[in-house]
Amino acid sequence: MYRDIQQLANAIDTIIAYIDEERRFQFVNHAYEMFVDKPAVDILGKRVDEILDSESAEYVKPLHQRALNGEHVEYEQTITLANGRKRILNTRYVPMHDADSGKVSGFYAIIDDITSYISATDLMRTVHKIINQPGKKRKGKVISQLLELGNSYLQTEIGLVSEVDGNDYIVKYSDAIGQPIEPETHFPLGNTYCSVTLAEERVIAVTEAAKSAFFKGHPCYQTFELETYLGVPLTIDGELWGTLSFSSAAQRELPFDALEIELISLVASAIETILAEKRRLDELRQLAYFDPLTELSNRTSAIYQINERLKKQRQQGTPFYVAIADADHFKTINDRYGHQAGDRVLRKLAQVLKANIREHDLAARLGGEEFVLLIDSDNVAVAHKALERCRQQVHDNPVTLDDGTEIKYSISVGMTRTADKDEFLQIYQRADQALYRAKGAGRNCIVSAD
Ligand SMILES: Nc1nc2c(ncn2[C@@H]2O[C@H](COP(=O)(O)OP(=O)(O)OP(=O)(O)O)[C@@H](O)[C@H]2O)c(=O)[nH]1
Repeated sequence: MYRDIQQLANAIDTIIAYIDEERRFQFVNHAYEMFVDKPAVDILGKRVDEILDSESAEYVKPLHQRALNGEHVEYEQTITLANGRKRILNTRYVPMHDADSGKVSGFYAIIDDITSYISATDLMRTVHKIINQPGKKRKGKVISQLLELGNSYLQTEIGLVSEVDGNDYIVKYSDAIGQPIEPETHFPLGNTYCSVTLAEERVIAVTEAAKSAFFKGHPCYQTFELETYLGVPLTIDGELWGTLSFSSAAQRELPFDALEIELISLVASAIETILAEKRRLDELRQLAYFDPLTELSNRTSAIYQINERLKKQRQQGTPFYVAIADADHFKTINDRYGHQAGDRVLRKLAQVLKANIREHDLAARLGGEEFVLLIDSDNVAVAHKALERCRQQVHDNPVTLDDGTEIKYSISVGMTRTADKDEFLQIYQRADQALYRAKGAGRNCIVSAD
C-alpha cells in the first residue's frame, strides 16, 4: 500500500514531503528530490535546517511551528533559482494527528509551482489594460514586461520583439535570462528562426528543433542551436512588420499547448497595438516639429531650440551665432524650371546646410526659401567659417535634374551674435537686416550684423 502511495506521489509534479514533530523528513517524492537537488537517501531522517539553505530554513521555521500546533498553513512565495529564474510557489502544510493520542505527529508539505498560472494571469491583466486603454501614453517598458511575463509563463529563456527591414532582423525589445541581447542588435534575417515564421505568416511552435522539418537543415539551427521556439508574426497597419518570439537552447519538457499559443497570440496583438500607437505618435511628432519637404526642423521647432539655447546663455553666459540663409533669385528658378525643380533645389540646399555644420548646431527651414542656422560657438571666426563653408558648397554643387539640366544657385547669409537680453524676434530682425544687406551687395555672400 505504502509503495503504491510512493509511486503515485512520484508520478505527479506537486512537490510533497512529510516532516515529523522533530522537523525531520520522513517522506519525500521525486519532485521534492528535484526541488532540493538531492536524492531521497540524503534527505530522509535529516532535519529541515540540514537540507534547506539557512535563509529558507529561517523563513519556514515559524510556519512549520504553526503546522505542528495543528494549523493548516498556506502561503505563496517567490524564490530565485540558481540559474536566475524566478519561480512562484504555493505551499500548504497539512497537519497529521496521531490516531490514539490525537496529538500532531507531523505535517505534509505540499508545494505547487504556480509560476505559469500567475504569469498567465499577469499576462492577461496587462494585455487587458493595453487593449482597453487605447491612446494611453505607453513606453517600451510595457513590451519588455510582456516579454518577461511570457518567458516566465512559457518557461523559455529569450523573448524578443524584432523588426524586419529587407534582409535585416533588428531586435527592438528583449528579455533574456543570462546574456542580455541589446536593442538594435542586427542579424541577417536568413539566419533567424523568425524568417520561417515570416515566410509562413503564422505561428510556428517547436520544442525539438533538431527534429522539425522547418529547422533541422536551416542555417538558423546551425547558428543558434535553439531547440525550443515559438514565433508569431507582427503586423502593423496591414503590413508584416516583424516578429514576437520566445525561445530556449534546451528542449521543453512538453510541447506548447493550444492555450499557450492562444495566449501568446493575444500578447502579439497587444504588442501590435502598442507599436501602431507608437508609429502614429512618431508621425505626429514628425509633422509637428519637422518640415516635410526638407526633413529639417520646422519654424516652431527652430524657435523652440533657439529659445532653449538662449536660456543656457542666460545661465552660463555663453553667446552663440544665428544666421539666416536665403536662396538667391529663387522665384526665377521656379519660373524657369518649374515648382518641382524648385522643391528639389530646396531639398538639396537643406542637405548641404546640414552637412556643413556640426552635430550640436542647427539647420532649420523657417519657410519658403528661408533657412535659419544656429552655430553653437561664441567665436566669430568659427561661425563665419561654418557659414562660408555652406555658402561655398551651395555654390559649387548645382542641382542636376533628371533630364541632365543643371541648376546653379547660391545663398545669401545674414549673421548675428546673440546678446544676453535677446529674444528670438530681436535676433531674427538683426540677422534679417544683415541678409537684406547681403542681397544688396550682390548676393552669394555673408554679411554680419555686428
Ligand atoms: N518650389 C518652391 N518654391 C517655394 C516654396 N516656398 C516658397 N517658394 C517660392 O520662393 C520664391 C521666393 O521668391 P522671392 O521672395 O521673391 O525671392 P527670390 O526670388 O529668392 O529673390 P531674392 O531673395 O531677392 O534673391 C517665391 O516664388 C515662392 O513661391 C517651396 O516650398 N517650394
